[in-house]
Amino acid sequence: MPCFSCWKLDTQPIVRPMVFRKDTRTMLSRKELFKDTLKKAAHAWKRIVELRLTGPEDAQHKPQAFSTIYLFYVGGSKLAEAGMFVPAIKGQGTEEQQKKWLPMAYKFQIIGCYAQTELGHGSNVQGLETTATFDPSTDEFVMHSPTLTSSKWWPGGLGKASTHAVVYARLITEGKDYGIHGFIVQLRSLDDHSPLPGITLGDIGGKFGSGAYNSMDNGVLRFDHVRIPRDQMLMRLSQVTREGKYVHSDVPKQLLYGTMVYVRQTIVADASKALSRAVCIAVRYSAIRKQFGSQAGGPETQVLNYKTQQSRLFPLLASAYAYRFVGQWLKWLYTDVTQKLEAKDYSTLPEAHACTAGLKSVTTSATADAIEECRKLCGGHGYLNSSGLPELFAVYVPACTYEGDNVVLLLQVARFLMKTVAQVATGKQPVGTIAYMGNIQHLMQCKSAVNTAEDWLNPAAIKEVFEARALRMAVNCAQNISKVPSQEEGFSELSPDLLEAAVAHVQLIIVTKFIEKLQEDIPGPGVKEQLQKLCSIYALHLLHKHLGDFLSTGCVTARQGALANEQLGKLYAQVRPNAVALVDAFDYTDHYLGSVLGRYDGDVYPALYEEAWKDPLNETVVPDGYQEHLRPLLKQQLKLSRL
Ligand SMILES: Cc1cc2nc3c(=O)[nH]c(=O)nc-3n(C[C@H](O)[C@H](O)[C@H](O)COP(=O)(O)OP(=O)(O)OC[C@H]3O[C@@H](n4cnc5c(N)ncnc54)[C@H](O)[C@@H]3O)c2cc1C
Repeated sequence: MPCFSCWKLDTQPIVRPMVFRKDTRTMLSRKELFKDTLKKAAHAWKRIVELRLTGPEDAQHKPQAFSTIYLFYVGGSKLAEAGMFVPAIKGQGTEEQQKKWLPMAYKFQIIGCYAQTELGHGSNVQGLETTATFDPSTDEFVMHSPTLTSSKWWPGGLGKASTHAVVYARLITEGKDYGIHGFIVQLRSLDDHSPLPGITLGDIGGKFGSGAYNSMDNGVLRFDHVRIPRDQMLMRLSQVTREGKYVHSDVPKQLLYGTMVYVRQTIVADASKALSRAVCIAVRYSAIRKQFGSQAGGPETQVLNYKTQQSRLFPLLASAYAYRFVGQWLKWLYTDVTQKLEAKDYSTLPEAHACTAGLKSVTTSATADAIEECRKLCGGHGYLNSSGLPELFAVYVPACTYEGDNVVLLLQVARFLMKTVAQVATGKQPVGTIAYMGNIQHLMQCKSAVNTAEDWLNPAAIKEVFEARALRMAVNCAQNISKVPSQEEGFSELSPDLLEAAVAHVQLIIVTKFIEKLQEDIPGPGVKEQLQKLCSIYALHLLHKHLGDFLSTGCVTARQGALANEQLGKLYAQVRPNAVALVDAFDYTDHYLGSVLGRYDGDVYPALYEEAWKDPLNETVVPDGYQEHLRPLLKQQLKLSRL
């Protein structure tokens, strides 16, 4: 039974404990915020144990209930990057290592972080400098940070909370450098949490925004010849023997792809959550906010009725749904990849890698931009912390950088596309999300048959132009690279164009998965119809935004581009009556949204007014500093120095 003395009624009929309150988070100092996050996480875990929700574990993480409760109640607050510590051990640890370490991590007996990035190197993992040198005389690795730039820098949870880390370091044995490998290293005492001898640890300092990622102790770590047992090297893919011999195991290194697909799938799903949250706030508030248009003293116009507001907001609403469906499909892809790995079929892995890298990049970049757009769509009030949007933006935006910088990832996609174009030229049939490239004869010369604005509602017409645009951009790049004597030089010279080709390919994947989703049964009267409109909006707004690509590759004429825009306008008008219902369908509680503007009951102004008084600046009527600074100024008692 819950302890009712500490539970309080929400504006909606649910009970939640006061410990999970988050309305003051942006006003807390860094120290208070961090402590508050520890409190929330510990309480969430306590309740999970009390309510016996500890199973089943999902594929890679803590028990599923923890992820869910954490997301809904702890929300933007973060505690440690357990999300990567566990998958790293699952993916790279032997069965024995998994048996030893994972139960402790699942039960929070240890807290782990993922320590890869260094002060001097992030994207270029091969450039990492931390060393792990094997000492056969003691059967240990010696972990060392030889330079300032080799300091581990950024790992989430490292600064203050973690007791352990998976540390990536150059493995050196028998005098030879075998490159980057993972090691489980205990960082702090399990008795008093102090750093172990030879280990320097700290937080790297405040980050962008109030609240947000500042609840996370991203940290710095240095080793001074720290010894760890040999069996703490993650040894699934390669081992160091007792004598110090480096040996590859017979486990193929492609197994790592499974973990990577899993992690990226969660990032895409998170993009949909963050975007739908921002859109929910902006749509609800736009239905409440009124400006101008009053006739004869009547009510002003809801800003949601302005065509400009719709043309900025509804594509974001459509994107939130699009990312949800592509995220669901990625879940399926993960299962498919796992089954193929078990059957030792590695043929589709490069495609799965490119596809997940591209989707991570495109969905996170678009979501970060969209949250900021939602802030602007809420006018001045959107800039207040109480709107929930500044913190959402600040906490979300690093998703464009962590787990692979978005540009670096798109360049990997582009490399894969160039390889595929070359293979298609030799007659090889591509599979999965690049299967369309096999239709090269048709796609290189087809012209859209669209003749009226309504023709753009046909999914086949949409798919054809998106496929033709993506393929032609990739082929153009490949042709231009081939004109440069060195392929590498050509790739580097053309990298801005390659990025655009990669984006076109990824947008095609999202559009296709949305269209495919709508070929399934969708329960609920009229729901499918609404989703079809959103699917058309998603595709046509991309066509409108990237019209230059479609025109320059010759798959769409200027007239057809104008027809697409005309159809978009009609779709916006059709979506308008259901816009609020379409965001209510996300089913977010007020507590989860954390926004006075996005309140379910629409009672925005009293909430805004009340929220302002909670600011610490309003604790006194006359501000601190009045006597020392403001009064002398007002009384003209300042000692002016002679000019
Ligand atoms: C909030 C947050 C949490 C993090 N958590 C962790 C964690 O838990 N563990 C961990 O190990 N790390 C973590 N990181 C670090 C993160 O993984 C790295 O910041 C990320 O990999 C990018 O690397 P970088 O910082 O070296 O960027 P850089 O690679 O230095 O990027 C700088 C610029 O150079 C560009 N660039 C780089 N390479 C190329 C190229 N080949 N071609 C063209 N352009 C290029 C990039 O696009 C970018 O614009 C975190 C970072 C943040 C912000």
